[in-house]
Amino acid sequence: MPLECYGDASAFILPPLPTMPPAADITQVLLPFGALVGREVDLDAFLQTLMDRIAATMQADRGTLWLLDPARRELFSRAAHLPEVSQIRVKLGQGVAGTVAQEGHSINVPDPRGEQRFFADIDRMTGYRTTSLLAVPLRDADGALYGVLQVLNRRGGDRFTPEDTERLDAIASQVSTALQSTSLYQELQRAKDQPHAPVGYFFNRIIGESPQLQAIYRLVRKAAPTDATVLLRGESGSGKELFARAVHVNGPRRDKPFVKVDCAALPATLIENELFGHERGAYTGADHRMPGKFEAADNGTVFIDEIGELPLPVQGKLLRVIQDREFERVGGTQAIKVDVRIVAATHRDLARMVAEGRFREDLYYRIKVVEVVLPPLRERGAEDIERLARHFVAAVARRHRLPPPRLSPLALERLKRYRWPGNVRELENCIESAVVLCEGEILEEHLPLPDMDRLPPASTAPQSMADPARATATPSSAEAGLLPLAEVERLHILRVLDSVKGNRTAAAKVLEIGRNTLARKLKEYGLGDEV
Ligand SMILES: Nc1ncnc2c1ncn2[C@@H]1O[C@H](COP(=O)(O)OP(=O)(O)OP(=O)(O)O)[C@@H](O)[C@H]1O
Repeated sequence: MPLECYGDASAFILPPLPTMPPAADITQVLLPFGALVGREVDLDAFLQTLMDRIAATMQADRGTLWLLDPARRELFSRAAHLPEVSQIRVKLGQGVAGTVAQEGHSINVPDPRGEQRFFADIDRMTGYRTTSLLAVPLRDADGALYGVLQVLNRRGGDRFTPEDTERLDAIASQVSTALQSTSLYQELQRAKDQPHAPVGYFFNRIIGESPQLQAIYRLVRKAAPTDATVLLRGESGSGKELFARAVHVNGPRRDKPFVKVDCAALPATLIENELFGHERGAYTGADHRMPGKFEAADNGTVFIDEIGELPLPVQGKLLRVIQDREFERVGGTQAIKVDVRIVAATHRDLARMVAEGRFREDLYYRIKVVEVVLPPLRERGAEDIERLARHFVAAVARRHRLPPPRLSPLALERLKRYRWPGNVRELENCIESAVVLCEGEILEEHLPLPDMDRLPPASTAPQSMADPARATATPSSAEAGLLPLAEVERLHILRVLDSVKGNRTAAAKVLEIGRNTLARKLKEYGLGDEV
């Protein structure tokens, strides 16, 4: 089970509170979140909204949700107003949040100057100046501490009051209730039983629940803690690099470098140089010694992307690194020892390249100790496409500081039907373009995709598991533009709804049918509540 859970993030984006409500109302404000997480929402978007609302309610400039990583006895920031860095980690007992986690009680710091528990390094790292700080513990139903909720800089230069502490405590208990129904909390609980697996890493930001991805999560979980060489295969844009990073950060080398070499991006003559470095005078222009990526990655991981493009002589040199953990720089004679894990990726059929004599057989077997085949997006089923699309809508809107738009049912349908030759990368770019161009709602017209009528009908199951009769009969007729009558009616209704921005009364008028008839038809299409 990946760390994330998903759904319609836009459904719970609520405006910040204009004024601070009395304490009793705060629980009311946060209560709906419990129901929302239960409905499987995009966890990242959910947590960010939660922090926005907590900061607004507390009249604070920023907020941080810290979670406890028991394996490393650290807190890590899981959601925060922290544009400067992606994550912060502090040791238990370090800084105000670390002290709250260690001692288990709230701390109110009216002025960080001269406050010993204040960890000024974070301000130095981010460039942000903390003027006041309030942090309270997060406890689960059994009273066990599993995180810290913190707010910074009360608006207007004020200090946080004892009433604010009570208020944040009340909020923390609501947040705990909500979080305990998420997969994030389950992940934290599992981490307690697996003291060597730090939380906050496993498949974080990898979206997908289809059976194919579940199988990959299981494989990666097994392979990551070892030093086994992993070969990731899959079409371009299917997530090979993302999983290569997951292998690295979930293994014992996570604090050491992850160094990528893209063999497709380099001329063949330079690949050897890039991987192994060169000695001074190795060739004309080599006026000083340059270490290669293997040296840079010592104790960490080298990710060799597009390994199929590796020239044959360099394949031999790579084989020696895998077997003997040593190599010579270009133009050098001295053997250099390294300790690296190798993760490789390719979109090519390496077995075929071996048969054709273009890839060394011995290297092939050495690199595919664990082989992970990433399915193309079109084979992951409509549900994964929807999850990814909603995730990217929320993420892209956040990145561009835009309110997250809604995806119209017709737009969603079109996304689900398209075959995505460029896989997840293409979907991400398509959504980014639509988010930037739309106003409030992503309609079919905003998606830079071919005409809907040229796309086969959507299926909800992954294609390999879909009804084979349907899978073979419909695409060819759809490709010829021949659709069943019911399908034409359905598409037409969705298109009219799109054109009137989902207003059912207006759509019924255009269609010259009653509003109830329209409602009944939408229900038949399984779109009862969505439009
Ligand atoms: N399951 C996923 N969840 C979320 N984002 C994903 C997922 N798979 C891929 N992406 C995103 O799609 C983009 C392409 O992924 P990535 O670079 O890992 O693909 P790749 O297979 O290595 O591509 P290439 O072969 O072209 O180098 C990235 O922005 C990545 O973050």
